[in-house]
Amino acid sequence: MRLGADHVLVRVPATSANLGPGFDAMGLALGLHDEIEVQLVASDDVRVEVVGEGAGEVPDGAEHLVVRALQHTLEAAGAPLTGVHLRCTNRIPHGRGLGSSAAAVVSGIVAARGLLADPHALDARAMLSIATAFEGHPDNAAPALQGGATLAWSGADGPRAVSLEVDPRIRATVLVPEARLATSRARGVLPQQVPHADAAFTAGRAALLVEALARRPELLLDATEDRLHQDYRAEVMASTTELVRALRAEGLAATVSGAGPTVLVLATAEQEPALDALLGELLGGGRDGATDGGWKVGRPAIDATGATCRSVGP
Ligand SMILES: Nc1ncnc2c1ncn2[C@@H]1O[C@H](COP(=O)(O)OP(=O)(O)O)[C@@H](O)[C@H]1O
Ligand SMILES: N[C@@H](CCOP(=O)(O)O)C(=O)O
Repeated sequence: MRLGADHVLVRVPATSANLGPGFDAMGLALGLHDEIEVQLVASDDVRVEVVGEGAGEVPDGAEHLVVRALQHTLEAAGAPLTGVHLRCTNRIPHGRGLGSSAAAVVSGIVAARGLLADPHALDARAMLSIATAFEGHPDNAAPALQGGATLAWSGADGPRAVSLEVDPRIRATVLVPEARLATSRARGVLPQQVPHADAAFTAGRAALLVEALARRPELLLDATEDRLHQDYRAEVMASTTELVRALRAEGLAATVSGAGPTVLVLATAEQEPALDALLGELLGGGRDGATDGGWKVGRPAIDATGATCRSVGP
């Protein structure tokens, strides 16, 4: 496959995976975005400039996650490999359970697609498949690619995803702590097996969540209950677990966002004054959305679009 462009801009949303019972399956795209600018160069030079989250921490060459995903995708599409100059403007915090690694992988894949002479050669399923191979699970990659709420699974033909309806009354609030937790660590504390009763309980709640998201927000508290991962993870995220339990005890649908330690609350506008008052008590007030315990409270819109790519120049 020939290359058709040499300079693209890509924007990818943060994502909150699991939503309680949808472990490794459900996810929601949020209005907080990373942006990358990719310029192919004639030499084999690979250069990465990072502004914002991860600056000074992530690799600045071929090992950078975006570059790896980009080059892997070009190779998979049979396109020639060249050097690349990458500029990242990162807003998604790393290691907080808001899908930063999935956003990086998806931005590389979407950029590669935008550089191909025929981008349609790489369809949505092919992109999800590559992203899932990098991530190990499709629940962040699906909403990062297509926006909104998604349900993803791996079938005989590879990873697939469908969009879920979200009632416009439902809004997301994220409570982001200062401390990071690698997803690999939070996966490492999960058991190999769970009791059948817990699996049955969680399967029922995940099914209920589809209905609660679509048109019955009053069911969100019950529908976001989970017995597959959150309790097991309490040992590596004590404050998160405490916060989730305190919010749920007051009737608010709080869950661990992804593998944590961010907390996601799904609430209607009517519930927000009570939520905000409770957060004031639980976290203490602070300037610029920061609270006494270092938690930042955000209320991003639900991103309905997913990853976008546009070509720059002639
Ligand atoms: N934009 C990015 N560019 C390069 N690497 C990234 C980027 N975002 C995340 N990563 C890598 O992924 C790690 C975080 O991934 P992970 O532990 O899965 O947490 P998260 O919940 O944020 O996805 C970072 O420490 C970094 O190594
Ligand atoms: N299903 C995964 C989701 C990980 O999401 P992240 O945003 O923390 O990378 C899990 O729970 O491990």
